[in-house]
Amino acid sequence: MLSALHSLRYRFVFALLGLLIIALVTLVAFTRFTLMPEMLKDESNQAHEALDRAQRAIDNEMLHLEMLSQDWASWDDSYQFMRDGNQHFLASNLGDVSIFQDADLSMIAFMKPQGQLYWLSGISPVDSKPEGCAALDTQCQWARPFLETLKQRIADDPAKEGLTWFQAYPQKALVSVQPILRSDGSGPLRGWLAMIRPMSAEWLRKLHNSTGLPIEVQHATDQQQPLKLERLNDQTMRASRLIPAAPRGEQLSIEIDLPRQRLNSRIEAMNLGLSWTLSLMGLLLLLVLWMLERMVLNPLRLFAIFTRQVRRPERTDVPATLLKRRDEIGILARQFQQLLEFQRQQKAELVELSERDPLTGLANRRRFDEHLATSMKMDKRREQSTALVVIDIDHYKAFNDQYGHPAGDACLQALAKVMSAHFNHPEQLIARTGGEEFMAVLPNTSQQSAVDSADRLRAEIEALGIPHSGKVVTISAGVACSTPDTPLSALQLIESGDQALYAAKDSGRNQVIPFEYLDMA
Ligand SMILES: Nc1nc2c(ncn2[C@@H]2O[C@H](COP(=O)(O)OP(=O)(O)OP(=O)(O)O)[C@@H](O)[C@H]2O)c(=O)[nH]1
Repeated sequence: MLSALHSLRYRFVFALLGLLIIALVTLVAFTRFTLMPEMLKDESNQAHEALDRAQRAIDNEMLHLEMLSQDWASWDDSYQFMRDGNQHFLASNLGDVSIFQDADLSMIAFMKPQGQLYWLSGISPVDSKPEGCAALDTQCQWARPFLETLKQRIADDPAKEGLTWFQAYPQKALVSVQPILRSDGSGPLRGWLAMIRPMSAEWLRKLHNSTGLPIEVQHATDQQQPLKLERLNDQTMRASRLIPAAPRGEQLSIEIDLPRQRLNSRIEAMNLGLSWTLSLMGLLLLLVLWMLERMVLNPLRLFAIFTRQVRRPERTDVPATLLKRRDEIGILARQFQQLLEFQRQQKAELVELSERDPLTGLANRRRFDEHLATSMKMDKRREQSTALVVIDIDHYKAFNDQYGHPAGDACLQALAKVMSAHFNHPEQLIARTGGEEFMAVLPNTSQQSAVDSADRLRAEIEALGIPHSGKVVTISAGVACSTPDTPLSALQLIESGDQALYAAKDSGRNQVIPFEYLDMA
């Protein structure tokens, strides 16, 4: 388990997972601490813009009311009405309910310079019918609170230039009071004209139509902040702004419920982006792991299996799929293959060295023993004879003594060359087994054939004519044979060959004697 965790696959998985987690945390942190505050800020800007638009629409209403009331107050007919109470003025200008409906007014009041009522026309909140009164009798009692407020405001207007304001009590309304003068602005001040435009549902509906905003006007509470944004739920937010109103100290709150659609769609887009990013990163992780598995781990595994199997480098090659690759693994595989080949070559050279006689280039005793054993086994299997020829140079010590050791070496080399050429069948082997002793293994050969062959060799060497003490260098040879009828061990075969050689020496040298003959003798 522990070694599996150390494998490249798991290390890569952990590294990539680590990267994925870091990327995820970074993304979430970026979203949480950078994107989200930006989007909330944008949402609050959106709310402020809506409030500004609503405020501008209400200010326009104020301006319109002020201009309308100024028009009426500077109208000569109004001036005359205040001077002589012309009933015709009332009948033609204030007798119809449409004057109130068209201008969104609930009341038009004419007041004396000190604020006392002169005439009042309006729509009764009790039965929504137009009323007209010169005094606050029972019919126009509903207007009393308004008139008291108006009286107070007139007293508060020292410049006598007219005022327009928001009214919180007794009703939420826009109010404008203007001095009644001649149309050229000349006096004396005849009185005051007041117009009241209630902030009714109908008026708010008109505002909604013109601005596209669902504006509400409420009485403000004592603790309410001048500017407030409440996120009511995921779908709606409420923006509110306070405006000062009469009576003194009162405040009205302009409120707009706005959809949070923009933020929601941004959050949706952001979540979609996040999930896409995560999915892509996950896919990327799988792709990288797949590529790693295919491009690195599988070849490495193949390599590892191969290196475990390299018991006999002379016979095994690096898999061709690895050798063909052009990447680093291919380079490694080719270098490994080169190393194998170098090792094979070195081993071959070592084997050569360990099996060859360095002076003559013939096989040595070790190689001879191996070959003899293999040949005897093979001949036994195919029920054939294995012959052995044991060869020794005659009076070689004397040759050395007379011509010197280097000449002795040269003599050995010359004889070896002849022997090598003589025993040239692929199954035959001639080896230097001692100082000036040689042995030839002749598989699938009868004793007589071996004797004949050895004798031909003897003649070839004699024919070389290497001078030696007035004569030439000669050899003696003993021949032994292991046959299917009289099988011998390798040792017995060699001993038999040796005995035959001694016999050849004893019999005067430069001759070949078979062991069989010795037996018979
Ligand atoms: N030059 C040379 N001489 C060698 C080498 N190996 C063995 N000898 C010599 O071979 C000689 C062998 O002599 P002996 O075993 O006495 O035999 P011989 O003189 O050939 O006498 P016979 O075999 O009875 O004819 C010794 O003098 C060794 O020094 C070699 O590699 N080079």
